[in-house]
Amino acid sequence: MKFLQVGDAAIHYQADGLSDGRPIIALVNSLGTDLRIWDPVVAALGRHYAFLRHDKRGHGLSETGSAPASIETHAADVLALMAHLDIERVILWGLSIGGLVAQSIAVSHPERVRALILSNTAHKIGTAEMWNARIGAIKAEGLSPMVDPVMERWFTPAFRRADNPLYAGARTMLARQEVEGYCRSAAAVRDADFTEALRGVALPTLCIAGSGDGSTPPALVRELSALIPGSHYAEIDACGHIPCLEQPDAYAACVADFLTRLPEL
Ligand SMILES: O=C(O)CC1=CCC(=O)O1
Repeated sequence: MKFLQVGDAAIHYQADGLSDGRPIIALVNSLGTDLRIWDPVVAALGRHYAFLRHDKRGHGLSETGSAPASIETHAADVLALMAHLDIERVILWGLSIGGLVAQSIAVSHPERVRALILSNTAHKIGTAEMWNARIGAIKAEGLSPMVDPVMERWFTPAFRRADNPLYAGARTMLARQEVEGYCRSAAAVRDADFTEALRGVALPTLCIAGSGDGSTPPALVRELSALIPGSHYAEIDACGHIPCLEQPDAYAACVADFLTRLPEL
């Protein structure tokens, strides 16, 4: 286990293959998940790329810290990990809130990004009313009542089978998520809006949607893609909000196809 102290939070991270000279992909997680969700993607792409992943503060084994954490706070955590590991530039691949974190870095530190992969995310996710209602309900009743509704957005019915142990594991991961860390990240999503800032992004960018994503549906990801000059759009079939668990092979192949076409990598 590896940790980096960033301010008053110890951030849990995992680095695979960094010393082998391969292009480095930094992965940034979604709300209520930890870095293990990327295991299938790292297994699929690990021969060609090195990986840096971490648990967002308030998730997994990372401490929550004492202060509220904005998208920019999470972005600073990624940059702190890169500095600590002496990594100049990464292929930045963010899922959902992780995609907002990736957008923040792409806008404020484009020189640190070789390419951008924005997965199951948007320039703005949901409304303030929706997030405030979710945060209020979780603070009052805990996460349990919202676990199954969230599962319906994360995964298609075919994946949500009672005999699917991976589904059971993903459900347990969310049910065990710490409330304060979840609510702070939910507030960060509520407060983020990259609609205008994205128009100036000049990085090679791939936007990915899941055909059955109930949180950031394909139409919204298409809107995101339309904001970023020259960006590509791809859709994963039979897939909800968390493709790295539901369709890891198709997801990894989609990203590999995009990356291998980039002359500068
Ligand atoms: O959990 C959800 O409802 C989906 C989601 C929105 C932002 C994020 O990271 O996950």
